[in-house]
Amino acid sequence: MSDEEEPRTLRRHERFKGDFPIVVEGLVNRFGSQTVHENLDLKVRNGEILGVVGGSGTGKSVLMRSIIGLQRPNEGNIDVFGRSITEAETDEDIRARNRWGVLFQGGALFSTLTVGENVQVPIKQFYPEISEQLLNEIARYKVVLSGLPEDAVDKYPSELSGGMRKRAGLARALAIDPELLFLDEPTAGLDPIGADKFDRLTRELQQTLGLTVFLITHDLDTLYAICDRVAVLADKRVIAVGTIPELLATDHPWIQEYFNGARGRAAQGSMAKSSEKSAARADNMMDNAPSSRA
Ligand SMILES: Nc1ncnc2c1ncn2[C@@H]1O[C@H](COP(=O)(O)OP(=O)(O)OP(=O)(O)O)[C@@H](O)[C@H]1O
Repeated sequence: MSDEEEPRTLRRHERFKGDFPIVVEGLVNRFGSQTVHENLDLKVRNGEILGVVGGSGTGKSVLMRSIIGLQRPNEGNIDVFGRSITEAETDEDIRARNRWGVLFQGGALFSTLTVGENVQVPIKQFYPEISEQLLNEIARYKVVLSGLPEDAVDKYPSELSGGMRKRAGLARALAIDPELLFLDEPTAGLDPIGADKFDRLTRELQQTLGLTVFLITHDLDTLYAICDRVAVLADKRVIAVGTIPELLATDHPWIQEYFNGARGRAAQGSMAKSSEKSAARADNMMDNAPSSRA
């Protein structure tokens, strides 16, 4: 089929050039008598890390599952890379045409496969013709890219720590060079140092690989450290999207409680301290830098 016949279809290796790789409009999700989403709208900007927050059970994971086609909504439309997911034909079609990576809560690795084999699963699905040798090389590269030692390739998930399993899940999410990365509570269960390292890795990968990241989290430090904007889910919809200062300027009680409660203030404080330290380090470097006029 030629491009003229179907202009909105991205070719398999073409990068998305629009402003919003994800557009959700009028989303409704119900389970029996429970309405989780009612007229939910959200636009994710190209190249941003969007933090998604909300109380437990507000439907963050259901929203992510709807965007990646694992949950058929009752109403509304979701465009990914400019094409409707909700009107898509089959799950197979959705998977075949979209380059995204997903890190589910808990990693969701296949326990009977090694880390390398786990990473190979989406590569084989997306590129069925790929040679065994290239498959092994790509898997090894993704494992190292995710900050794991190379020998982790041959280990089983049960042989890894919780933090390493997250990285293995990330390696699998990066397997097919996605443009969109979905992370569902990536730092949950990690110690503060591990969480901090994972945040930095996420930021580094997003910047170097040009990713758009949809990041569900309860971790205030993550929001302050790496998110460009934050979307807040409450009352069955997205009640606000913006930078943290923009959100703080709203008077919604949940937002005020969340960011200005004891934990929110502690996260703000530690962020301010680390910015001061970075500024001091930068000043120091400038003081010690050889003068270009010498
Ligand atoms: N397959 C399903 N069948 C029935 N109810 C479901 C299903 N999936 C989710 N729900 C319900 O939808 C609501 C939203 O769930 P979801 O997992 O999206 O919440 P969440 O915001 O991600 O919560 P948490 O922060 O605790 O992970 C919950 O009440 C949940 O019980």
